[in-house]
Amino acid sequence: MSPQRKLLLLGTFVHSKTQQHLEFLHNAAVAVDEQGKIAAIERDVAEASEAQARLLTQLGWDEAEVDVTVAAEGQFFFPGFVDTHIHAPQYANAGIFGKSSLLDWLETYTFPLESSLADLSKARRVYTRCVRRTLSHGTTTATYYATIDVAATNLLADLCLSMGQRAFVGRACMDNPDVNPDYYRDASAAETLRATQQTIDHMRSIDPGFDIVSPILTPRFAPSCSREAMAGLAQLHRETNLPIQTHISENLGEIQLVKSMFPEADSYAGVYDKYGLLTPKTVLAHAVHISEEEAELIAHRGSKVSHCPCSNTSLTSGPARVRWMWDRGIDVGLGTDMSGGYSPSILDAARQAALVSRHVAMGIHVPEGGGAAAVEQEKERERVKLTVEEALYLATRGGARCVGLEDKIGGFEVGMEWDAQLVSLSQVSDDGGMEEHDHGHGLVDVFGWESWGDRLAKWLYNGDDRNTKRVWVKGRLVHKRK
Ligand SMILES: O=c1[nH]c(=O)c2nc[nH]c2[nH]1
Ligand SMILES: [Zn+2]
Repeated sequence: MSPQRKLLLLGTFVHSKTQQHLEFLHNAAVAVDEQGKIAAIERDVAEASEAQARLLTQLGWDEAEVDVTVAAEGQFFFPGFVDTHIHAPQYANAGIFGKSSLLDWLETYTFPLESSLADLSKARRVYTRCVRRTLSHGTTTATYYATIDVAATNLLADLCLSMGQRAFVGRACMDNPDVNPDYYRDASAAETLRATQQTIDHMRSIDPGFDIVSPILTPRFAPSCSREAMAGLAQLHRETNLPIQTHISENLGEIQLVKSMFPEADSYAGVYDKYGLLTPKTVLAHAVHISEEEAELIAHRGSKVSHCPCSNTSLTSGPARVRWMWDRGIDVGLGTDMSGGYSPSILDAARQAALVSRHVAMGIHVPEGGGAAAVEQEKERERVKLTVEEALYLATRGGARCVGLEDKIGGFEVGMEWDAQLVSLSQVSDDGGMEEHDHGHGLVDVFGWESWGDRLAKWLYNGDDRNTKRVWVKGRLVHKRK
């Protein structure tokens, strides 16, 4: 990789200060060093040129060694998105799910596609487009499931590294002959562990510090794994401290299956806990139907939840309760769960998280006839709805916490890495007319009188990849929209 140049970014910066608050830095400047780290931030200067001069002097940098990017009127820098749960091989099936739900969807659509990606030329096509597409939507970090195939999993890691997307890449582990099809499963628990080790060794060889690409231990979900495989992966976690990802409590049929397969455990979360997989470095996708006791256990173990609203609707799994999980102390991030979810966009996932929270609200019964109980329930309906600020927090800092990168990414602070996107919203002309070039600027029309908070709301609800003009990971420009 060619050595990186220093960067200077000038203009408006927006990021989550807390779960409830976005911070707007106007007339600001951010300096990024050759390692992709934020070296200094200057805010509230009168002019971009003044900010530039001040920062260069402060850091002792020469103008000639710095690339300058200016966010023009109507543009702003925003942290890159974190997708905490996405299946790269399933990209080829995005949108194809018919009326299926989880277990028949796996059998009908998913296992056949995934197994076919043992063909490396096919895997290269699908993975290349998946990484390119998600980068173009501002996803700077993706937590990927690959397939059981070692060579294809390693290829996905190679592609993430070469295209510059920060990624956790997990070889899907599935050795249970009673649940997985004969044509697509590991021969034994020993094979599961051996193949997983091969992918870890490969990723260590291409990125020794796991700076951009890291392995993640990936028992597909409890039904797909033997007890030996789960316990073995947990042992590997204890030896390596590598992160873990799996699915939990997505669908009622799946929960019944887990109950019948693992009578030794009290619950679905209890299965993972029994076999050592509930750790502070575990990301659990879905958690739609978890019980009070399971939530308490997950919070106690410090495991995280990837909320996948698009998938939960598409596969009719159910509405997961983000506020309820937050109330119980569980960290939550967002996952596209493509192709359970049809969209590769985390902005879309954030929007759908906001909408699903309103469905959760509508499911709260308000007794007729008023009274104190009705007032309380009305308040609860309001409270569970996610705000714009909260949805965008989930997409950035929430996701970063979920994958253990909260000190590196998700916001703009000195010492953090420059994983960011330049967002541009369409400025409506004085006569309101729509010219040919306006079509390329997306759906978000800004008239000029909106507050910055309202602009962010417009972006959340109507934005798409046309608004994402540039994307950086660790200071490297990894996507530029023409
Ligand atoms: O949404 C999901 N996608 C999958 O690929 C999968 N495998 C097990 N459980 C799953 N859930
Ligand atoms: Zn999934």
